[in-house]
Amino acid sequence: MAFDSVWLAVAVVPIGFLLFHWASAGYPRLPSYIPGPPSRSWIAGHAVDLWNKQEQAGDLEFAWFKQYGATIKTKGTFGTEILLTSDAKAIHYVLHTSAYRFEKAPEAVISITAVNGKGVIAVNGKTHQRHRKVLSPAFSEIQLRTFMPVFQSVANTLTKTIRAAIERDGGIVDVHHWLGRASLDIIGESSAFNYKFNSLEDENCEMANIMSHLMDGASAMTEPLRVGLWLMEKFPLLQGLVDYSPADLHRHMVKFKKLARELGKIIVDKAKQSSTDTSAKDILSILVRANESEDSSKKLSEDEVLNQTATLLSAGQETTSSTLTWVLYELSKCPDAQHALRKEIREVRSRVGDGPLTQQDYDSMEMLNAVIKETLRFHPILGTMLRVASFDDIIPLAEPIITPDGQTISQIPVQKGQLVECAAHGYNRNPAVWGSDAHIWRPERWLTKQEAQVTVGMHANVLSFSGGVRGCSGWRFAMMSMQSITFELIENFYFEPSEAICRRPGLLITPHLAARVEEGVKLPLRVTEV
Ligand code: HEM
Repeated sequence: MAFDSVWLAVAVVPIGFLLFHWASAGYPRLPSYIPGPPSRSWIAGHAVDLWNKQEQAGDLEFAWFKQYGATIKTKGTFGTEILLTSDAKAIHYVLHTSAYRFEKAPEAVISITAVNGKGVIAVNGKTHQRHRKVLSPAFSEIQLRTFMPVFQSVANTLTKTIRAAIERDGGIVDVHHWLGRASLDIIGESSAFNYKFNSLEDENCEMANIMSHLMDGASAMTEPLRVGLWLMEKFPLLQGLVDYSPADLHRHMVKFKKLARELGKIIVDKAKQSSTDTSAKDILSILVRANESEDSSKKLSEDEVLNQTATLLSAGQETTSSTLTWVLYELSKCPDAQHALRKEIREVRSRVGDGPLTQQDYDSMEMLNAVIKETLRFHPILGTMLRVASFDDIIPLAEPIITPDGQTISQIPVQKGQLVECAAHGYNRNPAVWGSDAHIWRPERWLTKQEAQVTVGMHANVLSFSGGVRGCSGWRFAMMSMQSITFELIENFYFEPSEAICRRPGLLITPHLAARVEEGVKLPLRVTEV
């Protein structure tokens, strides 16, 4: 046995060493004057610390930005260097000005593909342009307004469901559970599928049950996992192995992808047989037409169509439900804001009566929109956007780096292949952008006009919907559904905290019980009728 181990070491160690040197030979290096925290692991860099060693997602980055400045150097796998920035000008340059010159990094693409296959969110360059061009009409304001009755009817069903849950569960309600189902029903019925999941009423809805566990285990980062991801980047053929991984996270992802594609196939085939309206701009009609198109710039293969259905479900469901969950959480901790919002809701009700509100009614509500924007700022669901430079480039800075010998550095040269990470948390709480109270959830800040010097995000200039050509296509959709659900819930219920909650880092940043994170994503609140 010992003899075998020696031979194994003799064979594997040098091969591994050669392999590593071959693969890492072209790693670009950042200028040495860029400051950054030391890393405890050469193998995994800062990844394990960022995922596993913070109680609240973002805390470690906030401390680094405070100590070293808005743009810093962190470590990736096997000593790679990452430019991590919360600087408005740098983020604007990477996401907006340079756009396709900074592609989505392979590591991000691998994780996204594992959940959705290669839909719009997982592809780069010209393929991304084609996918985005096909889908864009479905997200126009005019098109989305036609879904308002769906948002309102789901919000109504949610109210009934929560009323029943209060009775059943003695007033403590896991609001994330129900908001997850409401978000799924909204996406299914309005945009992606023209399909009724009815998950608020059907406890056994298979898709809702799979999606409620999709992010379980998405917070675990280990050195072997980092090395696995690194190997998949270098040897793309290995990426198929994710589908056979025994890890809980991957099993949930594979199950979700399979179900979303099966469902996609059924409804797309049905739509193909019945569709006659060639100008319809709902997503399903758009996908069917793209599949049948003869024009290669507008064509999506059948595989691409099915990947979009999985993409839209996963991109829209947990993001919306977790953001809404944080809205209720923050309001539960801040009774004054909750009262102010309810007062505004009552004023609107007395003006418009019992009938449905229009989009203008929602848009005119200062406190409602302030609460949602402030929650988006405070709780981005995706903590960072990882990009890789396709060319040598120069990134400008709003907050210069001062070197130890006193030089002021206002732009950073980067080489082709350089990893650049735009920090949503960091930017959304950057005191240079938001003021000295950036770390306080204070919706009133939105009641006075926010003067952004540099445009960064898709909406309200926060980075939570990302920005530029890869920014969230569904931001308007998300805003409209969050407006109608928040309105309905605050009109009917009073929310108070019930247990300590933490913002768990991971693939997505989601609420967990501070004392029992192993129970997965959840947020129990004490809920009473008003
Ligand atoms: C509060 C809710 C939401 C948040 C916080 C959010 C956030 C984001 C972020 C950060 C990205 C960029 C991801 C990246 O760079 O890897 C993104 C992309 C995307 N989102 Fe959203 N999203 C939300 C809701 C939605 C909804 C409801 C839909 C559709 C129904 C949607 C569809 C998309 C799509 C298609 C992309 C890919 C865009 C592209 O790569 O061109 N999102 N979202």
